[in-house]
Amino acid sequence: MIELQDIHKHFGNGEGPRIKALDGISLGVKAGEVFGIIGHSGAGKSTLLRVLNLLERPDSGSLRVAGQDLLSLDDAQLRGARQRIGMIFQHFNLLGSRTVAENVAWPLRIARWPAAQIAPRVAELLARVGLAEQGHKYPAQLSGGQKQRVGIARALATGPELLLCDEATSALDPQTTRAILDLLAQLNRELGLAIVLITHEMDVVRRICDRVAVLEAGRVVETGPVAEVFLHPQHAVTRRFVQEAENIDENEQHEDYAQIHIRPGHLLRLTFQGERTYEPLLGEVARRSGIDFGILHGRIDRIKSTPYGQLTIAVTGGDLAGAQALLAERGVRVEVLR
Ligand SMILES: Nc1ncnc2c1ncn2[C@@H]1O[C@H](COP(=O)(O)OP(=O)(O)OP(=O)(O)O)[C@@H](O)[C@H]1O
Repeated sequence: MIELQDIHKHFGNGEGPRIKALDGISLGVKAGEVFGIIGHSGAGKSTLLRVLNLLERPDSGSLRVAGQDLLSLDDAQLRGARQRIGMIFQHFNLLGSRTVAENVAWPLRIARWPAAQIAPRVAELLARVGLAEQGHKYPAQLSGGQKQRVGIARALATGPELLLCDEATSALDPQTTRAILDLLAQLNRELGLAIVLITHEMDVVRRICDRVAVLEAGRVVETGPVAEVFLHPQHAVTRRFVQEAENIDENEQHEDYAQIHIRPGHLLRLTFQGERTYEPLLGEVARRSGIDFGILHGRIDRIKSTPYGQLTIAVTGGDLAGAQALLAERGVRVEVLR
């Protein structure tokens, strides 16, 4: 769906400082997948997203979207290509002087749809985003979540294959954020719509993305399937995002663990994934290997629809190597923390 090769983009015209916003980005997004780009403020997320529909033209690199080399298109061809790429925004960008229905109809008018087809298409789109009864209202009469639903209906109007989401839930409260993410996940499933979203929250990535790229200073520092990146982050930036999402203070945790008297190699983190998360494995392993354990930290949650669990345990007595082997045999990932 998307292939980016070595994309560079800088800002500044020689007078002020030269800012390297994108410093050699390569990544691929498959058809029908939800791809997250996470990074701190200034990492280059918005610039990268805007490159994907050429709202921002890169200095160099190659860019293929839906089989087309976007950089080689003329203006008319680019307008056509953009109809296959929808976009939604943090602050919705609705026209305040137009009704909800007129906002959704807007891209259809620009694409010169026959007038008779516009009203039924708008009705279908509003029903799809749960706003069937709201077409006559003005944006100011809607909640933030409803405004984003209008933004989504408008973005889908011309039947795009790709939806770009620019911090689409950052202005919303947690409950509304969840509802909008659920709607995006549903559109991804039902329409096979590929979604690229940028965010500074790992929780957004965890809820709906299949794969993620972590951006720092214009570079991709880590990328992979969300479960892999989330459960086993390699880069310091990624680890910080995960700790924020999990509400973990690493320093505090180190201090707590430092007070526990435990033999080297006996502080373990276990990661369970899938249905195995709910199995009473630990009790069985303890019985068979004769170990005792104390639980220092634990959580069970989901990555997209897959359950996972992570437990930090301190082990005493018994056959530690045997216990580790039994856990590994059952597909539990074991890391020795200390
Ligand atoms: N039009 C512009 N002119 C000059 N500098 C820009 C422009 N747009 C972005 N930048 C700079 O490029 C870098 C990357 O910005 P970008 O907005 O892509 O980051 P971001 O990760 O989206 O950050 P945020 O989450 O704060 O929006 C920053 O240093 C920013 O100041």
